[in-house]
Amino acid sequence: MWNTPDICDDYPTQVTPLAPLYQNFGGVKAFSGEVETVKCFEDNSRVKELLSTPGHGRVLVVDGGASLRCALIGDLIAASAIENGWSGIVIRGCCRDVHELQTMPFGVRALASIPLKSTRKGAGESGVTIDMDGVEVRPGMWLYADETGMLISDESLPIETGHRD
Ligand SMILES: O=C([O-])CC(=O)C(=O)O
Repeated sequence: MWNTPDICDDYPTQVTPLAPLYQNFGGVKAFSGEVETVKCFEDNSRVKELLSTPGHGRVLVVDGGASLRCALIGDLIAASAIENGWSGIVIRGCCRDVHELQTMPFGVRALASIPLKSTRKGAGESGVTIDMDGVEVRPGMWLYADETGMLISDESLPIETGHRD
């Protein structure tokens, strides 16, 4: 069974850990996939839009500016992401509907949870290079998340992955 410490040991020059600032809110503890990105601030228009298009197993990495004032996803957007085949989401910001997210077959990492939802006025960009707490993340990179932490790699690594309970 794969795990992030073994990946670090086996591919030390290919992976970079994300800062250990994120909590697990989803129903799957380990997930991986090709990265898509969103940069936004207290407006989840791009997040909702992207997660309602085919995910093909990808992970959406969102630089929400570390805002702790509102949530960029809840159970409805997560349900749409699952329906569209996304593997998970990593949010430099907050989520909500934690009770529901915990039961869903979806990877969710966020800084924190908060009951208030964000606005949706069309702000934000997708498919851009983002800075996740000092680590540059670009669309097409690969993300591996498990109980220990998260890794970013330029390319898909030759390991057996997928959701892990
Ligand atoms: O709709 C939103 O902006 C966030 C939310 O609560 C959900 O996804 O269920």
